[in-house]
Amino acid sequence: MSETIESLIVGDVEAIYFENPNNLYKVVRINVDQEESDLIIGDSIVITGQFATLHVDTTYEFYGHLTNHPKYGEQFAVERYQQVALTSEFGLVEYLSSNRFKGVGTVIAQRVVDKLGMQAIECIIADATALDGITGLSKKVADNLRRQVIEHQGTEQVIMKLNEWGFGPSLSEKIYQIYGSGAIEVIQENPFDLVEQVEGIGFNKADQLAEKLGMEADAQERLIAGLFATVSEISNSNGDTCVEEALLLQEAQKLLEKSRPFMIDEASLNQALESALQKETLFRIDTGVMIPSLYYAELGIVHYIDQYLTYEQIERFEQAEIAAAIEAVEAELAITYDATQKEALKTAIDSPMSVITGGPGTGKTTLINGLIHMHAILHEYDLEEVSAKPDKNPILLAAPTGRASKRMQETTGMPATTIHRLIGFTRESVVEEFSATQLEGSLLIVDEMSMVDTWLMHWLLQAVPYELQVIFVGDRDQLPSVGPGKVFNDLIASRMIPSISLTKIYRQARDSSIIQLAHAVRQGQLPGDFLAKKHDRTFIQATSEQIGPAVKQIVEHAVKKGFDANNLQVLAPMYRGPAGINALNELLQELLNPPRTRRRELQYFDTVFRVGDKVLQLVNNTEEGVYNGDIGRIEAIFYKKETESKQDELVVSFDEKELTYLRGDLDQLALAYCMSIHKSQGSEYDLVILPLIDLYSRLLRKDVLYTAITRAQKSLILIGNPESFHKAVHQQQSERQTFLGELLQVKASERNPDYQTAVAKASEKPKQTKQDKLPESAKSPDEALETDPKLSQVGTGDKVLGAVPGVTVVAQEASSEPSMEEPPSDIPKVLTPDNYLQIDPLIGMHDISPYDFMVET
Ligand SMILES: Nc1ncnc2c1ncn2[C@@H]1O[C@H](COP(=O)(O)OP(=O)(O)OP(=O)(O)O)[C@@H](O)[C@H]1O
Repeated sequence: MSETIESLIVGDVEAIYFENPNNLYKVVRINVDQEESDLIIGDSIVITGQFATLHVDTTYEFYGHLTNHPKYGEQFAVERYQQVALTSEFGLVEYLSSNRFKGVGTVIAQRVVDKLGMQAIECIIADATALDGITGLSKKVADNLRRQVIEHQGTEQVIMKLNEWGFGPSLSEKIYQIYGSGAIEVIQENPFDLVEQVEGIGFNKADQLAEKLGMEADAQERLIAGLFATVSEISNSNGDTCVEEALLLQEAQKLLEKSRPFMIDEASLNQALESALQKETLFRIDTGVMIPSLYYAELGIVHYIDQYLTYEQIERFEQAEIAAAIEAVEAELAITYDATQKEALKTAIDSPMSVITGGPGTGKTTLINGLIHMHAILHEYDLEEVSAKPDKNPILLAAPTGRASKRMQETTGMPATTIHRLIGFTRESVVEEFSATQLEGSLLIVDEMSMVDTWLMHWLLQAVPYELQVIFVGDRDQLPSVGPGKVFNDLIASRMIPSISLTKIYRQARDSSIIQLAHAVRQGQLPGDFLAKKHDRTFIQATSEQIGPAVKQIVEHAVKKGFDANNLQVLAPMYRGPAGINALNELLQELLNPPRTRRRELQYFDTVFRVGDKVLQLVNNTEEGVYNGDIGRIEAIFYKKETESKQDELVVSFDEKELTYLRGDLDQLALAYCMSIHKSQGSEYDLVILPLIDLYSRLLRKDVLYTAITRAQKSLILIGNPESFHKAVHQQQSERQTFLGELLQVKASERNPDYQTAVAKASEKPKQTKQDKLPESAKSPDEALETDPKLSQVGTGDKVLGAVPGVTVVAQEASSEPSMEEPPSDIPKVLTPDNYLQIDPLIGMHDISPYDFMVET
């Protein structure tokens, strides 16, 4: 790529033609000072670019290059700019008497310059009394003049300085919004403040600036910043909320020495850590170190639960009333709950705060529905009536993602929303300052709790009033939240509140071998019939090179059979590689939405977005009601020459709403023909196609595989090497390091002195009988409690143990299939490189179950 040489144009601003309110983009006409400029151009020219504030009749130096706009002709694209200093007395008087400063005419302006000289502007900014004693200048006008001079000069100077330091227009604007006119002083004093305060500025960038500003490589501020950046990075990438001190010191040293070639000695780094702890830039509990936001969030979670349990005011009902409500719901919903489900309903309805956890098909949705109806009966609500008044509905349903909340809405027939929206968190909300909106209602059910991270849980609990009953529902075996922490698991393990653990599969095995598979995987096994063709799942053996073509063929066939893009989903664990998300997306885009003559497209880094593409929203946009994980379709593309924003625009439809993305927002979107298993959490699809190969190694894990399998509602096609799947079920993610579990346990035992005895008693292994045989995999006291029916009775509803909130369990374990020892006889044959699959031509148009694939030999 040839570099364009930067040129200088000096000129006065004549008129601002266009300003984009969303960014700093402006189209401006200037009168050119030909003598001072590098280029030979006419008397005036249109310039474009991002400018903080430009004032008409003010002279600036603009650096950039000439461009030729197809419609508007020659323009000058500005990369950086600065105001020309006021060098003459005449210019200074003109500036001060211009109409940007109200109440100051030429005479007063002249008196100001007479008194303060050519340094008038600097004096006014630096000294609040500089304008005192000027005849004809009232105190009010003087104060006003000073405020406006600071504002005008401040913004300009700050933005220009930031430009000079190498920050582009959008980062400069962000920095200015955070620090205001004091930005330069704060940054000069400690450039690393940017790492903590400004999203998008990492340690290395701040360190480059620090070096430029003369900060030594072993300066305390630098070492503290390195430590902070390391804890923050580990928390965000590994999900640990606290980082072992030894690991922190080792990683921070690496970061600091990589950024500048300077050996950091251990003693200085230790000293910096102590100083960071003293300043509360970091916090330490035991040998773990935490960033403040996670430290306060974990403490906050414990505090809010403790306070809530102490002061809760939920309405209580007699056991007989509860039993009658269960009966009424059974009649209403035409269902007969079994003993365990009844016990679960009773426990949840009788507890201010409780947890329901279970794998697929274990009845979570059934219980949520039952609880909503029971709550309505006991509180004498008419569900139809309350649902019709969204703002006054006392039954609040929420989930962490848009897709999950939509699904909750579908399965309950009641309004449901995302947790973010429920508590009033919007895109404009500043994380550090956010305070959740107090909720109003009598019941809150939160689904897909495994996806809730530490910060979100903290905010959610902040919003819960004492009269609101809360039920957390989820599958503890799914992938942990994308953000740090393992809140759901910590909450369950602590026994701070009652947990109802469901293990019996209510869906019949003959209906779903996918569910059988999921439960086997959860237990670290592959069923004996893993490779066999089932009515709802198929395994296709393929090498990594064969995966792309195999996926292509399956999708092609599925589409022909009437699957629409939203019911079919290819999932993969990672982005790179021949069978990674990026490669599969490219291949599937080519298949499902190939380039056509008049079909518009837009290149954004490595991705081509084309009209008709299936796309995935990557961040929450609460105002527009579009959330991380939502799937949309590109409806239109407008090129920058056609738009008012002068940026390329892309219109995406999500269900019934349409959203316009400027080019600058396109990092919020990705192609969604194939998506990551992590992104698919909270969503379900009729058909899931899951390729898995050894190359995925780090992500070849039990929780990843389990989450992918449980996304499939009706059909599942697994592709790859059986060995990869075998490896995956045996590979566990190392547990995330948090303090929340410990803090909750301490609080739980404080709340009830008999806690330890009760836990120990509950964990004792009772004598086994044939019927209540513990499954092989249930080894820990936690799991024993969850899987053993005798223990479950002991734990239920606080009644026997008193101290330990109940754990209700179902006797029948999930999978009784033998584990995979020898491959069964009906393994599909290995695909040949040239001709992979021939799909059974007898598959019915809408019959998705016999998804059988035959290999042509
Ligand atoms: N007591 C019952 N009697 C009859 N059918 C039941 C009973 N309990 C649950 N079911 C049925 O079992 C199936 C699985 O239940 P449900 O959908 O509630 O489980 P889930 O845990 O929400 O599963 P998933 O996570 O896969 O959505 C459903 O078809 C449900 O109707």
